[in-house]
Amino acid sequence: MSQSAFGKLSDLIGFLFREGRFLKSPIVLYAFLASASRTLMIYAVNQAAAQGGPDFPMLVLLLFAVVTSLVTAHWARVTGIRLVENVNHLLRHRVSDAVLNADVSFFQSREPGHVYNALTGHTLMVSNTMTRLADMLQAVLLLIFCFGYMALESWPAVVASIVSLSLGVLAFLLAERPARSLLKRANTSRAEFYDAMNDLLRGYKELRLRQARRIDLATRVDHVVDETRDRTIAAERIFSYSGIAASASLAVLLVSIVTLLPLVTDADSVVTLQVLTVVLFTFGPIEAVVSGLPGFARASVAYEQMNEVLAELDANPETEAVRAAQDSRPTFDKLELKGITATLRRPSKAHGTKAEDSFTLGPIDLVLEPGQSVFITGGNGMGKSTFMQILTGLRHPDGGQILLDGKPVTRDTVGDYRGLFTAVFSEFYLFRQLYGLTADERTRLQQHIDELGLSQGVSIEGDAFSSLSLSTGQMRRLALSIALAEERPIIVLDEFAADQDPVRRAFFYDVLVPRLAKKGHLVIAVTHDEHCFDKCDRLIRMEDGNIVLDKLNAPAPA
Ligand SMILES: Nc1ncnc2c1ncn2[C@@H]1O[C@H](COP(=O)(O)OP(=O)(O)OP(=O)(O)O)[C@@H](O)[C@H]1O
Repeated sequence: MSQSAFGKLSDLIGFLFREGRFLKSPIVLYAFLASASRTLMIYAVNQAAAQGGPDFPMLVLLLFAVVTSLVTAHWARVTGIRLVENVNHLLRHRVSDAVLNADVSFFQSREPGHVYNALTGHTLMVSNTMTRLADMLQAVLLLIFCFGYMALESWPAVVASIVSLSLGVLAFLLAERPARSLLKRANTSRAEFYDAMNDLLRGYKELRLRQARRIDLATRVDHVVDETRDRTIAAERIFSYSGIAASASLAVLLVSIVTLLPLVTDADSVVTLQVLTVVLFTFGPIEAVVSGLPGFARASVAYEQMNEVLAELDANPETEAVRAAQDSRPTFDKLELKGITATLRRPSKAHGTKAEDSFTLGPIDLVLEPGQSVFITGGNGMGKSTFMQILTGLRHPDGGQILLDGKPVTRDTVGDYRGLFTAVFSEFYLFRQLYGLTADERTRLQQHIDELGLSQGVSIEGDAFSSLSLSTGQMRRLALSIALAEERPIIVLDEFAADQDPVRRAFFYDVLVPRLAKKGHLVIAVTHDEHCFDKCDRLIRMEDGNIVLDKLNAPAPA
């Protein structure tokens, strides 16, 4: 096995010792007691056999050894389950925290399959290794005790057993590298399967309207499922070969003890029988060690790939200060964007090249103040959403500065800065649970639900909405109700009116937006409704990532 593969196994073991707190758990003591009592059992059986039947003390010793072995094995198992669940708990928290604190660019550039895989398969695989580790420890301790006892009977038998065990381990080491590579590829296929499942679940309508699309996706699912199965089987087959080699070496050991031991040593039939008994008892632990090794290899692949996902999630994570930001509602007098630029990159359309397509926003200079309604317009792909992401502090600009009342917004202060905003994005998400809403906000939410004509379809029941079975326009109005209930100083609405009927649209432009601005909110709305461009205080037009028009409208007559 290469040094790096060794390193990977020890990374996993190190993690289980450090963070799984394996060595601090009573499982180590239980494993020790279980192995010691088993060895005692072998000794008592052997002594009884040599005496032609157990005498009373030997019978007591045997009983004691059997009971201790069973009880400690049970305790070890129960403690092992607790350790597994603790590691599972730790890893699931770690991955979900990393998702919660990842930079938004992660979500815009990656499919979610590998994150689901890390959260489910990888964490389970790694945590299950805790019991494997306990079994392995028990097996190794038992081997040490048995070898010690065997050494009292016959040294050559010990040497032969160690050689046999080493051959088993060597067979595993030879199998590890190719099997590991197959396991990695099987995991990649599994992540692709999750992505395909995502398509199945989210694209259910489109799939039903076009048979060819449905067949294509079904073929893709078949393909990744087949690949996962075949690669896993291929990896397991390699491990199985190594297991067979290990078993063969054990069989050779047995035969040699029966045939060679009496020849190379002066062992009589009683010693041979006793050594044979010990060897038979050690058969189990040796097999446990050898057959347990592939489990470690599988888990270390999962651990390695889970860490890759974590590293991706942790690239540019939100800072501690941002995570600790309070949900206050700061006020502001002036919001200034100075020379803001951002470049988006994606792989080029030209196949076979490593070139990238890029889109550059800005430089943008803008001053915004409370109590204004600002409409942003511009053709598709002109940079409005990118601009909104930067304005709301979701995306960090590559150049320039945002100044809030003259103070630059930094990576550390952006958490508080975000507290200025509430938004309904064009691709918004509605949580069924009312996460984070205070009692006052819930009261206001109910008022807005009534005002926006939603009370027929939805109500607040406890901590959640009664249902989210609403039309698209209603869903967007429900998202708006939440935004309004939050009463933040800046309200961002991305193409809000696009899916509203004429009555709601008129209410939005003629009543809601002016009312919010009058109350002192800064309302920023992306819109394509040209006939309503005179209904705002300020109209901004974007083209190719730049502001090409910034016009103040004459105030509406009182
Ligand atoms: N990762 C990326 N790499 C390069 N260009 C990108 C990337 N993501 C988006 N773009 C491009 O950036 C441009 C701006 O996108 P943006 O979503 O900001 O436009 P928009 O004005 O909001 O469009 P729409 O009105 O259609 O919502 C688009 O031309 C888009 O194709």
